[in-house]
Amino acid sequence: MTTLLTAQDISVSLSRTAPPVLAELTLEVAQGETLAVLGASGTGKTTLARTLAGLRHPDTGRVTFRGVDVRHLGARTHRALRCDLQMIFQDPYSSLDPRQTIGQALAEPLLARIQDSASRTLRIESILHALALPADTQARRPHEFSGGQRQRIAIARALVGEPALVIADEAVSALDASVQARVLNILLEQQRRTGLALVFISHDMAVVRHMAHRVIVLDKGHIVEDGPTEKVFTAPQAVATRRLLQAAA
Ligand SMILES: Nc1ncnc2c1ncn2[C@@H]1O[C@H](COP(=O)(O)OP(=O)(O)OP(=O)(O)O)[C@@H](O)[C@H]1O
Repeated sequence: MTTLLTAQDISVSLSRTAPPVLAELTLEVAQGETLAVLGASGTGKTTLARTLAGLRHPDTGRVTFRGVDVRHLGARTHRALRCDLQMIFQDPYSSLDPRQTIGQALAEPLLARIQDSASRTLRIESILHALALPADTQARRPHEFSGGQRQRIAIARALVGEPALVIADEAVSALDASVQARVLNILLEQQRRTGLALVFISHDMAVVRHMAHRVIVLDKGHIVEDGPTEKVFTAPQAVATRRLLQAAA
């Protein structure tokens, strides 16, 4: 399977006195794969997600997406590549520009791949419909929506361009059960159709078990468990994994 994302020996410290949040951590994500990241609160899952997406630079080590250092994805020459790596945050405020209409925000990831504006609008309509958002969503701005609707808009923005990789950090946790199921089905459908890869961070063990092919568990800056989902759930090796499973039981 083609490797899409590689993190090699990445370390991240957030304070000079505390031990590093991530300590020389190495991982790979392949095309079509869902990798879940588990760990108790404060073990660095969000820090890892941001570092993988190129939003935080590691103190040591390197993250590459399709062989390109993620620090360089902001460059004009890598625009198409940038669109292929999307992140969905826990807090949708940070990913939506209050000045843009939703139509403008959702057109952005499509500009490099769909030239015709009518075709872009059709694609945007289709993802908004799939996420059960109102028909007039495109003309409106983020502040006109509820928190849950904004989260769905952020999800639509991440998925509209059919990216190769989505890093989802508690992306569906705040949504009610039926909307959550709808979003998870869209992710699975896109994975089947386009080979979408996912880095999936969630506290919800049932959702992780349903979605992930492989699970890693973080503890004290290290990956203490790494294996196929069913194996991790039925025969966990690390103490940290057993604790998480017990807490969820
Ligand atoms: N800006 C910051 N400055 C200093 N320390 C920070 C900062 N942001 C986070 N931390 C600390 O870094 C550690 C990792 O935080 P992170 O948010 O990555 O963990 P997490 O596993 O995502 O947690 P949660 O499951 O609670 O969301 C925590 O101990 C946190 O207190």
